[in-house]
Amino acid sequence: MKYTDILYEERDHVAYITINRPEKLNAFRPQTVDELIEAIKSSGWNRDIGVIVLTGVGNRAFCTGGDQSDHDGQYSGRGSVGLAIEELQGTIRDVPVPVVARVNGYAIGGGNVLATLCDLTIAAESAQFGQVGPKMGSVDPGFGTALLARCVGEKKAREIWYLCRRYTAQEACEMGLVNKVVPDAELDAEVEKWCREIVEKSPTAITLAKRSFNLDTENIRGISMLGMQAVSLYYDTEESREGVDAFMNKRKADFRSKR
Ligand SMILES: CC(C)(COP(=O)(O)OP(=O)(O)OC[C@H]1O[C@@H](n2cnc3c(N)ncnc32)[C@H](O)[C@@H]1OP(=O)(O)O)[C@@H](O)C(=O)NCCC(=O)NCCSC(=O)c1cc(O)c2ccccc2c1O
Repeated sequence: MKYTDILYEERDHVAYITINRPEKLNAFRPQTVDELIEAIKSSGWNRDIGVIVLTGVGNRAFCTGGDQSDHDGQYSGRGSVGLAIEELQGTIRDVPVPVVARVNGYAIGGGNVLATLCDLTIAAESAQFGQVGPKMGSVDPGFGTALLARCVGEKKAREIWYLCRRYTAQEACEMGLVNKVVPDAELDAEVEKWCREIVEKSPTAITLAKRSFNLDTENIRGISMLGMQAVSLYYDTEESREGVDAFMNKRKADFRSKR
């Protein structure tokens, strides 16, 4: 597959996958999601690769979730909401190698869900984390909610979703969403250091460890499949469309009048 929305590079047994949509703060559209799935699958099953690094181009954003300018209700691709997001989330979990989120700038909405799903997260000091769904007419009821609760605890996860606040990298680290925060200029060196340490270890032992962690939260995949189907119905409502329209027109949403 020739990539348009992502960049792909292999170095020292590490695959670097970079979302390359800076004009949209690295938000994803159906094409982006399909390319991410292909790149993660093909590198993850390549026996020469021991770690995948997922990141976003530039220093403004890791990923800001679904591209709000690319849908009117449903998106136009595969999957329950026209984005193969269930498949992308499953692919991050299913590949036999760890996926490391290198978070630069915003990890917002579906971008924060991707970072949550990654095995490890290393963030630049200036990175910001948060969910925005209920402010934008969306929600990721599956890994986005239940796996987040596993990472940060129930109360904090509910706060993150209900209030849609933004959290600094340091706050995200303290709540268990991030493994390590480093000064922005040291992000690449730190990510490379962690990858080198993983690549030196027994690949089979790492895969078995990853699979065992996954198994313990595998029921969330079922919640996600059901949840996405419900979101698909929600996306066709006036209430959901109000969130997208308000964001695109830079105004405050009035959800209550659209229920
Ligand atoms: C990310 C922000 C907090 C940044 O704010 P800031 O003020 O720094 O920058 P701007 O707002 O001016 O943004 C600059 C520029 O980028 C455009 N942009 C930013 N984010 C997006 C986006 N997600 N989609 C499209 N475009 C985006 C913005 O319009 C500006 O363009 P200009 O032309 O005006 O310069 C802030 O931007 C922000 O809050 N962004 C919105 C984030 C958002 O709504 N994300 C989607 C949430 S829903 C989601 O991700 C999601 C995805 C799924 O696939 C799901 C699947 C199934 C179920 C649920 C899903 C789900 O919830």
